Amino acid sequence: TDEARHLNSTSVRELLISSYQESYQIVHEASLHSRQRQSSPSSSKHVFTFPRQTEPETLEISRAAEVFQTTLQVLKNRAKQRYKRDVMAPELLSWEDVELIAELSQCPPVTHPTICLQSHLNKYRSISGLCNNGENPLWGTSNTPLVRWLPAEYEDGGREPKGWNRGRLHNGFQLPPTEATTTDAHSCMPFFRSKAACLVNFGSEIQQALQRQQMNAITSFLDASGVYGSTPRLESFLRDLSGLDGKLAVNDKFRDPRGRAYLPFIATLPSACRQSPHGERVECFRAGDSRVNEALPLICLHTLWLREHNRIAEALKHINGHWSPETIYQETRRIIGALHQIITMRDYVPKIIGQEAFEHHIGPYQGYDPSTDPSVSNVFATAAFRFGHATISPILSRLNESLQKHEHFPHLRMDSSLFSPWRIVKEGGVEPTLRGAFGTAASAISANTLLTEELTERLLVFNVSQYMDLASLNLQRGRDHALPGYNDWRSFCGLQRIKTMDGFKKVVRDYRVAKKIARIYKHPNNIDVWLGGLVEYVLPGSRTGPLFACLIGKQMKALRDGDRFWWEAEGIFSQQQKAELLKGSLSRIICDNSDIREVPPDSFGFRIPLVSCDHMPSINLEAWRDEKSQDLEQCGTPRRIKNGDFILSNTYGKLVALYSCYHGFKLKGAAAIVCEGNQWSNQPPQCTGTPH
Ligand code: HEM
Ligand SMILES: [Ca+2]
Repeated sequence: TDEARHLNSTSVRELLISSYQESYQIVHEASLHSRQRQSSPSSSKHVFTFPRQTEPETLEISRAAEVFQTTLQVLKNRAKQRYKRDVMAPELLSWEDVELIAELSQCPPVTHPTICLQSHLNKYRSISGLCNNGENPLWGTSNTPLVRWLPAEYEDGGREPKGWNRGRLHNGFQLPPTEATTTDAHSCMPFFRSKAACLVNFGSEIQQALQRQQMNAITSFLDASGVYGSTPRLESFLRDLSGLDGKLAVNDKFRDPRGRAYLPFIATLPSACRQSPHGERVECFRAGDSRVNEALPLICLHTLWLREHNRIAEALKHINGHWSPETIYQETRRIIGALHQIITMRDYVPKIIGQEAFEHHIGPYQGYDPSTDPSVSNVFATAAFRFGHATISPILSRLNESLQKHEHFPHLRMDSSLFSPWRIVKEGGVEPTLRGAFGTAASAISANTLLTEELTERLLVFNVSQYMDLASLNLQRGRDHALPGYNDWRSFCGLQRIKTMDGFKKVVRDYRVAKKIARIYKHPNNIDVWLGGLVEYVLPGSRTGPLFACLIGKQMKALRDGDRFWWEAEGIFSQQQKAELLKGSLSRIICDNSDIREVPPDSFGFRIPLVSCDHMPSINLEAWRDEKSQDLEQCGTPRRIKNGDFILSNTYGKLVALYSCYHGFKLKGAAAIVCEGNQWSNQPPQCTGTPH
């Protein structure tokens, strides 16, 4: 260690810069290769790419992070050559060096809290989540790392997945392979590592700051980012900026038989989605979340939310004729966000983790807590919330108005329903699938077959032209992300560690499963956390065992308490508006935006008699009638501007119009004008430039 410490700083800098140059070259070539691979046609018969479109922001940051990580690796290799022994990066580098590598790699600079003083970030949520927390502007924002609740356990301390070195023993045993061994050695499954994230936390230990982290491309908050997107760029694609009514853009080629809207298409060549065997082309749908086309029920939900936004926007425009399109859009977005939160927290989460665990881990709301980091944790995304994969039924049922098998559109094997937006457009709209979803139970997690074979034998993902196994992907993903083992997470949750494999049998639903796992893993500490959590006894009235209930509960509490714009937080809605919002439900949204006239009173309950939509409570938007109209009578509606818009806000008792430009345009002039003495203080600003 001494030579390394005594290295004078200039030679470290030289080493560092030349390592950076080499790593830049490596990453550049690797990305060229992967682009070539993606554009060359595959010979297989299942040729369609997984339409998880990655946003340019995400790509830029992950590329920077890749250069950062590779620089550390090159540096380590060179130091090893020089000193003839393993030198760990933290031994060589100071914080200044780390900052220099981050800067050279083009990781985004540190975000300073002063940017949050801009007032337009305070009336409504920003689209990326930026400045939700004024002290920690990046908490919960898109394109930042999944946070760690326990430190990562990479095989080399920094980047190698667990199990990477076959000879390496963990608690005395090799980790078992994540893929079922087959006799056919070519048939091994391809696996792509998750995109890396740039470090943001200069407050942590240097060792931790240098570790590979994984990126969350979407906002952590329950903010309806699935409807509006998580970046300004995507948001501007999704909005209908040509209309003057604050709506979202809809499909301009197809509508359902009653004239209801579909999501807009996203045209990619070759099409990333399946095509109907006959008839016109149907492209993939575009929504705020790139996974929209994956399964038919998911497309239906996205479609319902699109229609609900436009329905509410229309009603608000009617009630507040003086509102600008921007105000209509933002107020509607706020209502849709609140409905997401209510439906998730009131109707869904208690059924997933059980009422008791809900009270224990989440409890009643006690106001916004700025010290809570709302970011999604790595273990939540990579293990706990993937419990859902065990609730997927192999058959997608489609039902008619009497909730019987549909005459024209039969049930589908899951395999033939993935990435098939044409089945919505050409096969009866959203109704048959929605009825199938609430008229059929989610698969019970069965002890011996955790996941349906449709997911383990016939899954199509990314642009891989062979069937994949979702269970293997989940296990390998956990190792890719270096999640600690099952026992460490049990300790984290205050549950007893499993000492013996006999002890394991006590927490597992089925002793045969416990025996199998024991045989394969040989040591309880080694059990991958997704698997361990999935096989635990399910708590009464829930769909998860104690470990996942804890991890999901903690995450949900953080998402609620750490969200400045949480619907119940002070100053977000009036008492009257809150009372109205509580009348909202997924069933009501189905009533208002589809042909379905009978719904379960609770969409997440099963085997309950349906009720007529006439009996489902609905939100009265009169509670949003705006008193500011009086002020407006004095000054008149502020002037609209080209390529931008304004929102009205009441600041210190004055009516203010806050202008902003659409993505890609620059604001020229004062962003805010104030209504004073019967007139507006200034001329509105202009939006200049041309967007790329
Ligand atoms: C037809 C149904 C579904 C299919 C085909 C599916 C498929 C997938 C695939 C291919 C991945 C990426 C796996 C990887 O490479 O790591 C994934 C990730 C994930 N899935 Fe599913 N899934 C389905 C339903 C669900 C449900 C119902 C839930 C939860 C209730 C869920 C939760 C998750 C989560 C949390 C992730 C990780 C997301 C991330 O961090 O990027 N999935 N799923
Ligand atoms: Ca979100």
